[in-house]
Amino acid sequence: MFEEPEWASAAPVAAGLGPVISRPPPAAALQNKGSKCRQLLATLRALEAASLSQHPPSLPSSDSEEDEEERKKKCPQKASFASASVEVGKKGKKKCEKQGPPCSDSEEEVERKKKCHKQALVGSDSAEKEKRKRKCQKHAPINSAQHRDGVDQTGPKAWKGSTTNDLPKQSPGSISPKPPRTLSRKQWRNRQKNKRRHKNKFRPPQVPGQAPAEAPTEKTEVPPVSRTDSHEARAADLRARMAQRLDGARFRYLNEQLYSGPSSAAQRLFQEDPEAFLVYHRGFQSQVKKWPLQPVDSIARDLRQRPASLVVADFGCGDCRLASSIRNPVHCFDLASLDPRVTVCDMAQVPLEDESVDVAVFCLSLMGTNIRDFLEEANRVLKPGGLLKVAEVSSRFEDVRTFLRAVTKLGFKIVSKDLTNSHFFLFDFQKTGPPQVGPKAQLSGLKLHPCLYKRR
Ligand SMILES: C[S@@+](CC[C@H](N)C(=O)[O-])C[C@H]1O[C@@H](n2cnc3c(N)ncnc32)[C@H](O)[C@@H]1O
Repeated sequence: MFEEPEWASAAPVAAGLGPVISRPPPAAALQNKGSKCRQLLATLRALEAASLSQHPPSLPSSDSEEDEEERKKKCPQKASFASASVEVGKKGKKKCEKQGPPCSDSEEEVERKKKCHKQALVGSDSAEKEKRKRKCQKHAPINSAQHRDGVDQTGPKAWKGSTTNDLPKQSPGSISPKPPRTLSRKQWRNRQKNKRRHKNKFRPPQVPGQAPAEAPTEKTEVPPVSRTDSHEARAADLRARMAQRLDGARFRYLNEQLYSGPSSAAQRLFQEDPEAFLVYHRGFQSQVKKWPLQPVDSIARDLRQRPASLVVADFGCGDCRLASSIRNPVHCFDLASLDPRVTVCDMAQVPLEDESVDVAVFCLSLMGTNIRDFLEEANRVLKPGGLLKVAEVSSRFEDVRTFLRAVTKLGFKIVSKDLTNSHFFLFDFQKTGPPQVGPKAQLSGLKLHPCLYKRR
């Protein structure tokens, strides 16, 4: 008997065909056998068509049906599940056809056809399932197990192969837990893009302004003129730096000579090498300009608050900065001349009359080992009650009090002292009279440390 109600309810909705209409078995069924058979065949064809429409999209390099056929021949088990399902449907149909003529009049035949139809339905069902599975795979992240399987899905070849022959080899009898993954054209392109991005991510970072490592020609195409220029500039820079270093060394040497010997030796030094005086003063200026306050400026400020009529004698005047800073008449003395106002001499013997000046200044100039000679000469030229101003580098003093006591013995009294500055001390003395000690008396307090500049 027909099992049409069940059949009808199980009948799939074939694409574009609509549900297969079932009819109750009429009494003259046998008469309608021919038409029934045709109907059955039509349904089967519709199912077939539906299954075929679910076939995976053809691959870029395997568009032809011949290829597909060849692949199937080579590896029939590895064909996609959808096509396998179609095959099942086809085989079922063929089996049906083999088992009996399509329009056989017997009930057995009808039963057989029904069975065949069911088989075909099973085939198309599995195709539907496969389609859903594939959709899920598309959205799910790539399974790492797939990589471990060694399925190379990175190139167009692999992409092609992944649906056909290049599936991971399985041991005989083993069943693959998952169907082979098929990459669409878009998926494959995305994967390539990601690979390129990953590669670039691990490239060494580019230094801004530097030519990329892949383009060494850009580096070599530097115009020769600019290269020469830069070479010359570098050479000039090097020469300047070397000259600067040499000057520094010479300054330190001269400075040491001035502190470590008598003034007569220093005088000889500069007479023999006038350029050495320039070197010394360049070095001195570069050092003293780093100080927060230059002592000569401090002395000048003080003198500006006194009558401009006071005659000043600047012992060891250097570049005459003091004379330039005050309105007073200034006698400038030094071992060499940097300015026309300078009288070149050893300050132990200045060409001035006794008691001829109001103010005697020693600004950082108590150099040499004969400081006593300088102070006695100042006492000589100073008027009675005249002002002696001394500024010296603070580090030169072992003991300020012994220094002050020694100066006092040379005919002065201390008026003021300023030890507040970080770099130098300032003292003001007033002439009290001629020196109180004989020339052979020892004044150890006048021994000051040399002021030596460190190499920087
Ligand atoms: C460190 S500089 C100071 C220059 C200036 N007083 C200033 O503060 O800018 C010392 C100066 O004293 C001079 N000098 C040192 N011993 C001298 C001496 N025996 N006779 C004359 N000048 C001397 C040096 O030649 C040098 O110019």
